[in-house]
Amino acid sequence: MDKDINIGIFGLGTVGCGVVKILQDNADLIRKRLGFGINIKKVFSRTSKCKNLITNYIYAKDYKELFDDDIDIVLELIGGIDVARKFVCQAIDNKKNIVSANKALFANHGFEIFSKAAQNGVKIGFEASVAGGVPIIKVITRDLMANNIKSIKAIVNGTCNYILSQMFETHESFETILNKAIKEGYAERDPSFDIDGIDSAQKMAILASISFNAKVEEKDVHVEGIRDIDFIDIDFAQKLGYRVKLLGIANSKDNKLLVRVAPYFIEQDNILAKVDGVYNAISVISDMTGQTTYVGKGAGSLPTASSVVADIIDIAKDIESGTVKDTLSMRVFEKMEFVDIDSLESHFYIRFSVVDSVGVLSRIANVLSKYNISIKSVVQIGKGLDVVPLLVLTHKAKESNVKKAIREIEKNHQTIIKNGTVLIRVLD
Ligand SMILES: NC(=O)C1=CN([C@@H]2O[C@H](COP(=O)(O)OP(=O)(O)OC[C@H]3O[C@@H](n4cnc5c(N)ncnc54)[C@H](OP(=O)(O)O)[C@@H]3O)[C@@H](O)[C@H]2O)C=CC1
Ligand SMILES: N[C@@H](CC=O)C(=O)O
Repeated sequence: MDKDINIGIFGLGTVGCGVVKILQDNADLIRKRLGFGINIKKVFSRTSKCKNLITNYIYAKDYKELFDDDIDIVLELIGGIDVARKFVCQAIDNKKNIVSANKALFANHGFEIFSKAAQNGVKIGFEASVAGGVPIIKVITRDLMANNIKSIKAIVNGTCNYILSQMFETHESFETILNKAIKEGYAERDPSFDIDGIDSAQKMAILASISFNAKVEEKDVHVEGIRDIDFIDIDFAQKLGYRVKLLGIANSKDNKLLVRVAPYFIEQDNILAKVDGVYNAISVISDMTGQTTYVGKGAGSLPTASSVVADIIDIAKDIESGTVKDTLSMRVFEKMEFVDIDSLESHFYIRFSVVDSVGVLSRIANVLSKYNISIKSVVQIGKGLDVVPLLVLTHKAKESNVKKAIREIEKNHQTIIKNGTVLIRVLD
């Protein structure tokens, strides 16, 4: 029988406690399958949601105790960047293998961490950093390795998908549903990371990097969130045969990359439109397989912890076989050019808030037409009120022209336009 593998855990919150539960509830199954066990040796966390769940552990006084000689793998499950980065770098210097669920860390300092890991001969597991319980990192870095990946279209934020699905199904308010997502443990510590698209952008930077062997960081991703989306938009989309989803898009064409996160109208029969609640879905289009789509719970304690434990097991197997080698760290990530998004074309949905008076539509249509934007359909809702939503779906138009037209309408037609204008693209 091989010797057991010892782990140290930094951070016992939603994910950390999920890891403890899996390692304890399924200890026999894991031992049977591996031929050895995974022991939680030490934990360190400011607060804990499960301190009394753990048996036979030592509660450390300082995270540095997790670098003790008898610990083989350390888990960074605190989130955030500064302390997590310091901890991970120190752990690598102490020759510890790392498992982390921290997309903010990898989307901003991943390349530093991978090269440090390569220098020190340790392995980094980060499966849980993208799409919770969906093993998409392994699919891209291992199972699709023989493919040239062309593009990725993905729902990678469970909180936003939960909010948009619930708004569609129950018509409860945005805030009520967000609070439920926080209670379920889906949301980030600062939920604006979810609803403003930042969490999705971090995940898309990671996916784009490993899919295109490219240096993509959070700052390279164009981001729009779902904060301004209203029932009106969701209802209008449904009437036209669409669902509204926060999508991450990454593609590579002529050696240029596009990586963006934004809400999209998606045709109802598209597989991504049918993925609801906390579920995530990642459609990968590659040259040999064509489209493959991976669906599963993208947030929450146990699904996320399942990915963390899978990484622990991968590294444990390497340790037992005496060949720990982080193949990802060995890869060369190239600096690539990014597409100018203003040059892109799509159909657009625009919600103007206008004063309900005669001639409003023709004034808006005139400005749109000046920028070569033609209207495919238009609806004005709530006639008779002071300010009403005017919903416009355009034919294909250039992104830069649509933005210029909206700016001109907002600036020069203040007597008819009120509040902010909402812009959503239609997925091709
Ligand atoms: N929740 C989810 O569904 C998913 C989360 N993730 C990622 O997993 C990571 C952990 O998330 P989650 O478990 O939800 O977060 P939680 O906030 O629930 O847990 C973090 C734990 O770490 C502790 N902690 C944070 N900073 C320190 C510190 N400096 N010193 C000591 N203890 C500290 C916290 O204590 P205190 O409360 O006192 O700050 C808390 O107990 C994040 O990177 C997140 O993005 C990834 C996929 C899904
Ligand atoms: N807040 C994130 C958690 C998982 O990464 C989400 O909602 O997807």
